[in-house]
Amino acid sequence: MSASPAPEPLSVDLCVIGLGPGGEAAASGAATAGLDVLAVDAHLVGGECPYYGCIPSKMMVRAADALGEAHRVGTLAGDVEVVPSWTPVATRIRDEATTGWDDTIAVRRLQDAGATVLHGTARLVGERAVEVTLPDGSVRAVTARRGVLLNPGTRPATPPVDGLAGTPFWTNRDSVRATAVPPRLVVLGGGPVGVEQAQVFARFGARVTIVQHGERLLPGDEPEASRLLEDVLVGEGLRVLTGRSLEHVAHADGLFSLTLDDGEHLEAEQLLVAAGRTPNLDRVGLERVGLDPSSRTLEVDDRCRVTALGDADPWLWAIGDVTGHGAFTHVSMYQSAVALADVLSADHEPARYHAVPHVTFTDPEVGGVGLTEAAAREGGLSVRTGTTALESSSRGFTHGPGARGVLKLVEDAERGVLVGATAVGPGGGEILGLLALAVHAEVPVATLRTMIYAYPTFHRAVETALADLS
Ligand SMILES: Cc1cc2nc3c(=O)[nH]c(=O)nc-3n(C[C@H](O)[C@H](O)[C@H](O)COP(=O)(O)OP(=O)(O)OC[C@H]3O[C@@H](n4cnc5c(N)ncnc54)[C@H](O)[C@@H]3O)c2cc1C
Ligand SMILES: NC(=O)c1ccc[n+]([C@@H]2O[C@H](COP(=O)([O-])OP(=O)(O)OC[C@H]3O[C@@H](n4cnc5c(N)ncnc54)[C@H](O)[C@@H]3O)[C@@H](O)[C@H]2O)c1
Repeated sequence: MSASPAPEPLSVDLCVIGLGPGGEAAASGAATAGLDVLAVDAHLVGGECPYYGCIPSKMMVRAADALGEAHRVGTLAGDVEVVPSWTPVATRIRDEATTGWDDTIAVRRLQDAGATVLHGTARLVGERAVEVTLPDGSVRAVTARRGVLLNPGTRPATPPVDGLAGTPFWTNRDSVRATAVPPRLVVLGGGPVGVEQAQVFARFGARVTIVQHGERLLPGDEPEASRLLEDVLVGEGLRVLTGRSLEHVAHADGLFSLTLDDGEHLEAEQLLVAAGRTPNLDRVGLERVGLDPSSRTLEVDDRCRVTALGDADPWLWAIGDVTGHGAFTHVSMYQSAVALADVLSADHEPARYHAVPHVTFTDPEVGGVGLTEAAAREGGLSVRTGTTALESSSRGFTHGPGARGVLKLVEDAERGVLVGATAVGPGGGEILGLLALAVHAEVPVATLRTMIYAYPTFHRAVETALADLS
C-alpha cells in the first residue's frame, strides 16, 4: 500500500504557535490587518485562562464568596439557612464558561477574522520554518515569511514527590471540572492557585489542608498580606501548614495517604497539586534555532522580540507566561499588542513592566502592583512604607464582618513616588486600580496627598496609608 502524500506545505506571513489569550488576540489582529496568518494550538483556542484558569476559577470564587457573605448574615441581618451545592458551580463552568471544554466558537471567531486555524502541535525547525503535527499524525510544513509568534504558555508542574506520579491527583485542569466536592482535600502549594482553590472547596464543605513548603502563603506578595490571609483561612477552619513539605504519596481505595517531612500523616479523598507551572518551552523546537529548550523563560526585549536572536532581522516574538514578566492574562494581552505592532511595523510604546498588577481572588482579595518593600530595598532604593488596616477605616467599621484588610504603600523616597502597593481586603483588586495608576504614571506622593477620597469608601484608606509613609 502506498503512503498517503504529505500535506501541502503552507506559506504564510505569520505563524502563531500557541493560542493563549495573547496569541489568539495577536493572530486575530494580524489577520484583520491583512496578513496571511496561521494560528496553531495543540489543545483549545484561548489557552488556560478561559478553560482551566481565570474564568472557571473565578466562577468558583464568586460562588464561594456568596456562601461567605451568607454566613455573615447572622451577624448583620437575621437568620439564613445556607446549604451549599456544587451543582450550580459545575453547571455554570461547563455550560457558560467553557461550553463543555469546546473551542468551536473561538476557532470560528479567529477564522472570521481571516486566520487559518489548525489544531496540532507546532515546533520551530529553523528560521521562519515550522512543522505542525496534526492529530492524525501527519506533519504540515510551514514557512512564515514575516516570522513566528510564540505563546505556548505553561502546564501544571508535578513536583518530584515520592509516589505522586501515577496517583489520580488533581491539578487545576481537574479541579475546575469537579462535579462534586471531596470530603477532605489536601492542597499542595500556597500560591495563587492553591489559596483560591483551597478557600473555595472549604466554603463548599471540604476539610482542607494547605501544605506549603515556603515559609508563607503567597510568597510573591508582602508578608503582611500573607499573614492576614493565613489568619483568615485558619479562622474559616482550614489547616495551613507552612515550612513543611510532602515526602511521600500513596493512593488506594479512593484515599490519598500523605506523609510530610516531619512524619505527620494526612489522609484525604483528593489531593490538588498547585505547586507551580512548567513552561511549554521544551516542546517548541527552540533547539532548532539555537535557543535553550530547558530554559524557564524566553527573554524578550521591549518589543517582545526574542533577545537572543539579535535585532538585525527580527522574525521571532514571544509573549505570555513564558516571558517571565508575570503569569497573568493581562500581561499576555499587553504583550500581544506590543508584539503585533512590531510585526506590523506600526508605532507602539515599548513594553514596560514597572507597574504590573496582580490580584489573587481569595476573600479578602490580595492585590499588588510594582515592587514589594523587600524588592525595592534589594534594588537599592531608599524606601519609605506606609500601612493601614482596612477594618479600622470608617468603611471597615460599618462593613463589619469580612472587612479585614491591609493597605501597604512602598515609596521611593528619593523620587517621592510610589513604586509598589498592596491592597488586601473586600474589593482589594478594585482598590488596587487607583494604586496601579499611581505606580504606573509615577504620580508624585505629594499629588496623591492633595486628592479628595470619597467618604466612606475602602479606597479612602489610601489617604491614611499615605499619611503613614515614614
Ligand atoms: C487556576 C488558574 C487561575 C488563574 N487565574 C488568573 C486570574 O484570575 N487572572 C490572571 O490574570 N491570570 C490568571 N491565571 C493565569 C492565566 O491563565 C495565564 O497567565 C494566561 O492563560 C496567559 O497565559 P499564556 O498567554 O502564556 O498562554 P496559555 O493560556 O497557557 O496558552 C498557551 C496555549 O499554547 C498551546 N501550546 C503550547 N505548546 C504548543 C505547541 N507546541 N503547539 C501548539 N500549541 C501549543 C497550549 O495548548 C495553550 O492553549 C490563572 C491560571 C490558573 C492555572
Ligand atoms: N488570580 C490570579 O491572577 C491567578 C490565580 C491563579 C494563578 N495565577 C498565575 O498562575 C501562576 C501559577 O500559580 P501557582 O499557584 O500554581 O504557582 P506558584 O508558583 O505561584 O505557587 C506555587 C507554590 O507552591 C509551593 N510549592 C512548590 N512545590 C511545592 C512542594 N513540593 N510542596 C509544597 N509546596 C510547594 C511554592 O512554594 C509556591 O508558593 C501564578 O504565578 C500566577 O501568576 C494567577
